[in-house]
Amino acid sequence: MSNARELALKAIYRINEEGAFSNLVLNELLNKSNLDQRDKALTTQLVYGSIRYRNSLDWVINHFSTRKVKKMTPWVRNALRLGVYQIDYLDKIPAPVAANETVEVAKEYCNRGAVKFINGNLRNIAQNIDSVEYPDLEENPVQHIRHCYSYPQWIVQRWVKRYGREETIEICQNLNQIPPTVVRTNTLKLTREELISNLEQEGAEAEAITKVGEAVNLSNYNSIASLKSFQRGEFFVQGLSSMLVAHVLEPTAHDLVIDLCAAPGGKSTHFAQVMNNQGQINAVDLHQQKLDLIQENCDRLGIENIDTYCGDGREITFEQQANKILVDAPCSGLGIIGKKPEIRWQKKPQDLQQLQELQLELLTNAAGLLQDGGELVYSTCTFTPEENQAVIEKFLAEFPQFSLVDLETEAQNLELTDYLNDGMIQILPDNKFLEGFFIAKLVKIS
Ligand SMILES: C[S@@+](CC[C@H](N)C(=O)[O-])C[C@H]1O[C@@H](n2cnc3c(N)ncnc32)[C@H](O)[C@@H]1O
Repeated sequence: MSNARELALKAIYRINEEGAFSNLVLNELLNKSNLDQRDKALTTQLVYGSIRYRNSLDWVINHFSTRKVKKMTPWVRNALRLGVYQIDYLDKIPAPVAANETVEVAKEYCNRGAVKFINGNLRNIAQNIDSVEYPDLEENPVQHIRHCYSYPQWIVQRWVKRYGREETIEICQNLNQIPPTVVRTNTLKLTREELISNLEQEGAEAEAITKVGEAVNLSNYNSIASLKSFQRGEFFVQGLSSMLVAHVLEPTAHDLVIDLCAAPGGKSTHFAQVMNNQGQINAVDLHQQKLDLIQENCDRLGIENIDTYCGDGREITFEQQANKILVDAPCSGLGIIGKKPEIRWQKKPQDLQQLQELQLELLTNAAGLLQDGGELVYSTCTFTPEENQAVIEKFLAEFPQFSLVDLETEAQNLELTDYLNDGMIQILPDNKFLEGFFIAKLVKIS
């Protein structure tokens, strides 16, 4: 039977070596395991921590090891990362215990020579970790930030150029925090105060987040799915920045809305709430299994005004034009690295150009699906200018019948004026609830 460290090692291996997604791998492995809640929590912490701090862990390993991380076999380097993460970041686990337990797990996956190598290195690191030196911030800010805060070089270079040293460090630190669980009250069923009271009765802690009227910070729970209030469809797990989109599109009970990249339905189901389960929402996504998730969410939340369509948002057509459209485009996701730490290792600079092309193609199709006078909201969970402001600029240059709506009033109402630039909202990840996010609104002139 697998223990927490063995499951963690398997997950880290799949994420680092096979490009798997942390949340999916963890769900799969934990659901199949017999671990109790405490060990499940430890596995989760080991996986997210080892992925989040991979660069810093490799820096430490390379300092002590005669063979560099890149030259090690995959099981060896990932076992070392798992061990060093515990030694360096988890005060509650004594370093010799971390080393011993990791070596025991490595025996399942590595030959005797490799186990000896891991053992020797972990013991050396456990004793001498304080001697590790990092590149100097003044002399080499990019290398310093990259290794101390654990990000790839290309991302740090871009951020330092755009935001400067201090702000880059702040962004890196904010995205390294364990993100809070933010949930959206299902206002079709109850008020936020009622939800908070129900969650507290179940033993969880719940606190209203003032910026958005339906947002709740949820903590001290075992698993979301086991909460009765979740099963009754009283809330939906959704990041705070993502909730802002419905407050910018402001759909009403009379609207026909198209959500062109809809799964798993966070924003579509939010629209349905704001529309009081009336009007019509056409929710499109490329993948049928993801559309099934939207349907599941609708069933749980009691939502009846969403129809799902499997298709390519770049070419799908509808008989009737909509008066409101959302393009919540696939993007690099750098704004949600806090929740999905592997994004920083999986995305490459060359992805940005391809993503921009896809984003523009989605907007181009949306332009034809919208009525004259209708409104189009474009959003992403990233803060690269190529995927945000540049997409809007290029779109407006090609479609003169559209103009940008200044989001000043919305930014004021949502206390986001610091993030308003040229009428568009570009949120940088903060140290509380906000993830990196971009929102722009366009109107089709009749
Ligand atoms: C950022 S996510 C959408 C999140 C969703 N709006 C929500 O709030 O839950 C982007 C989605 O776009 C979908 N997608 C990617 N390419 C697409 C395309 N060409 N047409 C339609 N959907 C696409 C992905 O499957 C993914 O579910």
